[in-house]
Amino acid sequence: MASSPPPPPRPRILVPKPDPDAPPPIPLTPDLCAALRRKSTKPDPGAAHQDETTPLTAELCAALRRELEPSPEDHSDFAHRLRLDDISAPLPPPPPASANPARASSSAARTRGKKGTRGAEIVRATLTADADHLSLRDLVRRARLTFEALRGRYVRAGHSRGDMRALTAMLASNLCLYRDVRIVGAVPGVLVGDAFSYRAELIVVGLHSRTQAAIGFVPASLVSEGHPVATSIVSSGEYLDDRHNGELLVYTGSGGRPWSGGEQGQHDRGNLALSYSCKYGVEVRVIRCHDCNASPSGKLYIYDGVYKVESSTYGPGKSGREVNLVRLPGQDPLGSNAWRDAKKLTDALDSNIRPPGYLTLDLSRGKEAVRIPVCNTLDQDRSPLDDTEYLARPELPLVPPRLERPSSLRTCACKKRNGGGGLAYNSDGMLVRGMPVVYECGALCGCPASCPNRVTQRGMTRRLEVFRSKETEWGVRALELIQPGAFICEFSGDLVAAADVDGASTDWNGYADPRKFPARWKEWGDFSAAALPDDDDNGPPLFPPCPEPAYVLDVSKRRNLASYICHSTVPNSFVQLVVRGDESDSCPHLAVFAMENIPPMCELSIDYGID
Ligand SMILES: C[S@@+](CC[C@H](N)C(=O)[O-])C[C@H]1O[C@@H](n2cnc3c(N)ncnc32)[C@H](O)[C@@H]1O
Repeated sequence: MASSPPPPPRPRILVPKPDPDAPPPIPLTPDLCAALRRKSTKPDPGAAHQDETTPLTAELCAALRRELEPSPEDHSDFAHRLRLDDISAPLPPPPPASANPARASSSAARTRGKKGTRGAEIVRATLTADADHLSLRDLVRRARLTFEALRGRYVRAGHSRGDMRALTAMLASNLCLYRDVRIVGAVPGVLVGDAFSYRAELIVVGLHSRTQAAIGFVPASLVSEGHPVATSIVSSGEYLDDRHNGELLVYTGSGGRPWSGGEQGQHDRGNLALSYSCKYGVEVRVIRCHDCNASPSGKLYIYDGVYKVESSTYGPGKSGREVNLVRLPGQDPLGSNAWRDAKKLTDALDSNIRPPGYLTLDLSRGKEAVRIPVCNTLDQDRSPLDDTEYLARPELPLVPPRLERPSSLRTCACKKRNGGGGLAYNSDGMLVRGMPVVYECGALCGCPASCPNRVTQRGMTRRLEVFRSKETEWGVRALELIQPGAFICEFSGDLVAAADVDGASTDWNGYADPRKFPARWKEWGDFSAAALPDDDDNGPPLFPPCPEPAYVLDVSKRRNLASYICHSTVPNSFVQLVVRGDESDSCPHLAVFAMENIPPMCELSIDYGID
């Protein structure tokens, strides 16, 4: 039998250590994060500063290919994807310029590797400018929007694992972020507290690298010392040590495939990598997984920031291993704790207990189906209670009943009016894709009140509160998870003829003006950035023209919750025009929908199109 050739020499790549001469990174303080969610700044494509570069040599490619061998822990779709990739092939020519900004962004191109494979460069990203944070936040946001659009598309086509299909499509289309680098520490554009419904989404944004294994790591072949180092952990809630309020994570190790024989858990590559992260002082991103009925996957993955591996020992326990991780200081408060705090708060509110700082338990005084508490722990201002009257819904004009469409008619034209693409909402009541106008069924359609095409008519169902904010006076935040595509609320106020109000003004001016909201609806449900080989409906959807809105809402005297939502250029919600079956096309409702997972205690934001 021929003897096997000697192994190729191990490539030498250094684990990046902090550079003592580098400018100090801007810590992601609560204030900066709040600003990130709100501020208006032009995106700057020159983004993360990266440390060390290593050429992709033939030896390195061979080593990488060995490392990329699928693990039995990986989902079969993903493993298949990895098998298909040839990392030693020359880089493809840059994609043609596209109308989709997610494709056109040079910053986006720089953060993606070739065909979803992992690159060799190990990077500790240090951002020095707010503009960098904002442009990368927007990049992450767009990647998540594409993922969600693809996932919805595959689920509607009957695939049980739409999330894995979406990931595969994004890897194939080179749309996953940070594939050409191995990021140690915080991932640019991802904020502490960000919540994800699918592990596949963690890979899309570069937080984690494995679909099922709990520990993400840089393989030994890329580390100068010849040892793997862990960079991320997905920890299930049971590992959360309540005594330390989440600042300490006691992790008992992954029970995955043994690396070189031996006891389960002892030599698993991930566990080994954690030991070396401890030895070399490499920080680890922690994502905690919680059970969550409101999430479509039944799980919610919350990014809790970066932790230092304090110790990694064998001892009694499930896998015989105990790893102690301590959260690094100077980060935003733990997202997982906000989740728990919100639960305590809603329990108190449900028991009619008014916690300190709460001005009322219900701003709407029973006019909405859910109560809206108002919280001010900053000063004595009570203006939401004293200055305006709560008007739950706007009084929009109805069209006179038409003889040709009697109310007994069992079919209606609304489905066709929504671009011919079927109902606007899925069976869970989530908006499938944004449109110039969503046509809902109404009183003239003849369908029952339970018709799935009447989502906004049922009013608010999500738990929210109005709160006093340091930067923007009053704002609105979630008290429970709001899923992407969920209807949140609609604007209300007194109708004023649009012709009487200056539509060119870039101020809010106390009007909710349908002419001013930018067409953010275009971003929702749009997966055109991905080139889908199996797609036969990838052309741009055809929507009927919509008439210019004939009114604006004056919210200075009468208003509802929507008027307290603040402005951002990286918003988590958007305004969708909605016309119901018995209403005039020129008087649409201004409905607010979530465009990403909005976790409890997270502020809602809309792009108002204002300065
Ligand atoms: C629709 S209202 C939002 C509710 C308002 N914050 C309040 O206290 O009633 C719009 C006004 O809020 C303030 N605002 C909204 N977003 C803001 C932001 N990102 N930064 C600073 N102020 C903001 C501005 O004064 C703006 O005219």
